[in-house]
Amino acid sequence: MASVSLHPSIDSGVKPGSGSFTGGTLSCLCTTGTVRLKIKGDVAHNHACGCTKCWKPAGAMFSVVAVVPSDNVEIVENGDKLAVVDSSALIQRHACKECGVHMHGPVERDHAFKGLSFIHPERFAESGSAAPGFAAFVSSVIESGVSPSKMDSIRARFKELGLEPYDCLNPTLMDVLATFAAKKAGTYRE
Ligand SMILES: N[C@@H](CCC(=O)N[C@@H](CS)C(=O)NCC(=O)O)C(=O)O
Ligand SMILES: [Zn+2]
Ligand SMILES: [Zn+2]
Repeated sequence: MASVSLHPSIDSGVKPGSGSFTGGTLSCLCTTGTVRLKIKGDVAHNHACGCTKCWKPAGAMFSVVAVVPSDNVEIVENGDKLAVVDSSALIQRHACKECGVHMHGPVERDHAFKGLSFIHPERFAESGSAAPGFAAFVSSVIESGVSPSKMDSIRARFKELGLEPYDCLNPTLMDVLATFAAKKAGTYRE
């Protein structure tokens, strides 16, 4: 059986990060008036995301998305081409109006992820940023038109690639969210 295609950057195996990535330049797909962002430092929590909101390259079933501190993001070229996709969303995804690539998605609300910005490492000109480590919102691909009958093979392929599939976020991030909620509710204990 031909294996399912998930995302071009992982379909032939997950390439480990160098461990010493110091940052780089993200660019959109436009050949003229390219939007460029400088990112300081490496990415964190890199993962595949199956949700309908994250940007995916043409033909991909999943997005590959990671976070960086919003303070480490600098728009260096053609920032005027960026527009927020959905201003009511937690993640303020700034997309290139021409090619559609989401260039950065800061979280500015009172939330566990406040101060972080979601970016797509595949748009780095440089190699070596931290590799994806899990798959999130896997069941959500059904909302994009993937047949539920394909879910077993999709989850099996992620496992084969060493990326544990989850239908929400991974335990680390779910614990971060629950810790934030517990602190708000006053139920948090060390
Ligand atoms: N099933 C929904 C899930 C959407 C969702 O919750 N996405 C996650 C992962 S990116 C999230 O944190 N979204 C916050 C946001 O979009 O602002 C879909 O596919 O649209
Ligand atoms: Zn563009
Ligand atoms: Zn997503």
